[in-house]
Amino acid sequence: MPTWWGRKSGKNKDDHSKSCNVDPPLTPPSRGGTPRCSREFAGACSGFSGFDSDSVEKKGHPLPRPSLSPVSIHHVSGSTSGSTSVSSVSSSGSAEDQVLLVASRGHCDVKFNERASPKAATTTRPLSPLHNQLSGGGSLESSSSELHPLPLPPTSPTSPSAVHGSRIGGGYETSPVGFSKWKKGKFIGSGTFGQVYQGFNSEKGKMCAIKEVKVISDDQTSKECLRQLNQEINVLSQLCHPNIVQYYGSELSEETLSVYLEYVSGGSIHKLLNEYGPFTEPVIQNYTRQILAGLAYLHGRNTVHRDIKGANILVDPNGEIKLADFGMAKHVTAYSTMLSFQGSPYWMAPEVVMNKNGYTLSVDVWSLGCTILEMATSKPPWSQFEGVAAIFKIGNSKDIPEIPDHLSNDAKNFIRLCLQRNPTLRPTASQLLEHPFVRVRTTRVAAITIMPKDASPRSNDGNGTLPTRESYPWRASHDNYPKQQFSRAIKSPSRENVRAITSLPVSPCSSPLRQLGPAYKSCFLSPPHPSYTFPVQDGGYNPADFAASPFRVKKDTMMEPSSFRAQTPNSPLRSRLV
Ligand SMILES: Nc1ncnc2c1ncn2[C@@H]1O[C@H](COP(=O)(O)OP(=O)(O)OP(=O)(O)O)[C@@H](O)[C@H]1O
Repeated sequence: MPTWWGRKSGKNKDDHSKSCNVDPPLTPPSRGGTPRCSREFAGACSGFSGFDSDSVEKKGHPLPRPSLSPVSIHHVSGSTSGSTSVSSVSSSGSAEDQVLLVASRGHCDVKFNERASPKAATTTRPLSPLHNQLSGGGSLESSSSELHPLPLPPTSPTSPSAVHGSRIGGGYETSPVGFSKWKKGKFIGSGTFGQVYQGFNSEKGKMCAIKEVKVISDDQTSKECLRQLNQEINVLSQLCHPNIVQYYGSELSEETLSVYLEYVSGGSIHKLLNEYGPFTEPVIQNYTRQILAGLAYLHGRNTVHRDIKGANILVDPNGEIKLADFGMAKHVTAYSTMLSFQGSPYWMAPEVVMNKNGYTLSVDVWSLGCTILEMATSKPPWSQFEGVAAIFKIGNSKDIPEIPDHLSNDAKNFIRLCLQRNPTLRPTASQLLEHPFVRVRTTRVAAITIMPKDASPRSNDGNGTLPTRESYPWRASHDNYPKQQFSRAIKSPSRENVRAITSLPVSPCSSPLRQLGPAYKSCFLSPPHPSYTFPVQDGGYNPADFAASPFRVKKDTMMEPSSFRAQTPNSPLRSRLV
């Protein structure tokens, strides 16, 4: 058994530097409780904890409830991200039974029904969607009446967690001091369920991202927009991790529901891929490690993201990854699985597409595999297939997406582990953190960029080619360094490591090179790079060991492919079905 396989990666769970003040992990309801049917699966529920109304935190932030019709709600909308999101839900059985396309994308307008209408609200209220007035009797999500006022901006210039200081019991203090301090700035982009703007606090000089949904229309799309944003609030308000976008608070005004989030200025992985093309393997490793850290934390709280893809993963200027867009996220209990058909098709796990036996946290691991392929190729997996064909391929074939040849064996192995069709065979996020592809051992000095004249670095390019002097153009200037400085390089001489160093955004002054010679001493020291690590791989991973994994004892529970009936809208894949 490979060493990483059975080991629990405690170090990543809750292993984060932010000072977080969030509620304890969510606990599943007691077994004795009546299993609730999802609103969407009222007819097909068995031991299945409902989608939103109860499985997500009870202390949630209910929205004003528009009247709900008992029919299926399917929302189709496009996305600026060039990706597709699909969710289909049904109130009367399998999502395969009904597909009703009722909406168009983007602009989400929701009008309260009579009962919930905030008539008295003539001015913007510093209140959350939890406000009694709006949730009473018509709450979409729960009957909680916890206030959730507009947050104060962070007080520290560097840590959004400072805003937690204003939290009280998982909510926020009701003092109006911080209200309306955030000023809405320029438009950042549109998602399926709302618009995102920059926010600025002129008193503190801090920025945030403001996600907005209009609350003035009365169609199912708008209700779904509100539901998704509320879902995002419910989940995000419970989380605090450096690799998850930080929630600051939310506010309901007469016209809009606004969610205040940590601002991540680099944009999404999807955007970076569009602008700069595919990432090199060291960057993929670095990003994957951070995505895994976020997922391990999330899954440790029994919460599944359900829409992991490049467009939903943000990158800050230092290369730090932030999982975002928790509109589809859901708390899963130990006794339930999900049946709704949600996610973005190309990144969607087969069991989600099949939508029959339910699925759990491992759908995110599949989507991570797809996201790695996306990072390596700039395209989503299965992109050679159009819409329905792609979904059919995911659900009905035995294939996995094509894995590019240029990736290292570790990378290929990692991707194959994620993309196992049988979800029970997929490693967990925590387990994957121990995989050689992403495992990090921080070495002192990590002189891995310096090759001694006579060192013969192992090639990691798959064809045994040894790097030449030309591979390391900077080497000549280091030829005179003392031998002992190079000795460590022999231990970790992979070519990838070299690329890792050279491709990461590290200033010459914070580079390990500066410790090695006077040539670098003329620089002022820059602060250490927050996400700068020195990946050193064992290279000793034996895929054969994996065959002994305890995860293999479980029988594949996937249904016969023939039982799959493709049910997709006549819409391009840049859409989301609800
Ligand atoms: N916290 C944030 N900081 C900076 N930009 C953000 C933040 N959250 C979202 N964005 C950007 O705002 C735009 C809209 O994001 P949103 O999450 O609403 O939709 P999306 O992920 O692009 O699409 P979809 O909702 O279909 O998945 C995207 O360009 C996204 O990168």
